[in-house]
Amino acid sequence: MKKIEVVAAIIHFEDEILCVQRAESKLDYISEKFEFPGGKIEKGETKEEALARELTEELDIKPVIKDLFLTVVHTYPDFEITMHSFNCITNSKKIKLKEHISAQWLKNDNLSHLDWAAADLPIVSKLIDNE
Ligand SMILES: Nc1nc2c([nH]c(=O)n2[C@H]2C[C@H](O)[C@@H](COP(=O)(O)OP(=O)(O)OP(=O)(O)O)O2)c(=O)[nH]1
Repeated sequence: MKKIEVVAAIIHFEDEILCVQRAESKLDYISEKFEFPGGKIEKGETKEEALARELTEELDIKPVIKDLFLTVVHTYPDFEITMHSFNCITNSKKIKLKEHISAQWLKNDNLSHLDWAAADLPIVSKLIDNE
C-alpha cells in the first residue's frame, strides 16, 4: 500500500484553533472533510520546512512553528498516512484561503462538532483532553 508522510499545523490564536475544510475530491473519505492545514513532505525538506512552505502556499501565513504535538499513523482505503502535527502560534487571524473551501477558528470544546478526516481524530481528541 502507498505510504505518505504529511505535516499539519495546529494554529493557535489566543484560545482558538484554525480548522480548514478540504475541497471536494474523488476520495469520499477525505472529500470536504475538515483538517489542519499542511501537506506532504517533499524530498530534502525537514518537517518544519515542509510545514512553513505549505502554510505559505495554502494560507499565505507564517506562524511560529513550536513543538511536535502528536504523530498519527492511519490507514485509509487507498494509502497509509503518517501525519506529524505541530503546535503553531499566530498573532493574527488573517488568512487567504487558496485551496480550502472554508475555515473556522474554534475553541477546543467545539472541535468535535466538525466532520474531520479520520486521521485527525486522535489529534482532535488529544486537544480536547488537554483542555
Ligand atoms: N494537510 C493535511 N492533510 C491531511 C490531514 N488529514 C488527512 O487525512 N490528510 C491527508 C489528506 C491528503 O491525502 C494528505 C495530504 O495531502 P495534500 O494533498 O493535502 O498534500 P499536498 O499539499 O502536498 O498536495 P499535492 O501537492 O499532492 O496535491 O493527507 C490534515 O489534517 N492535514
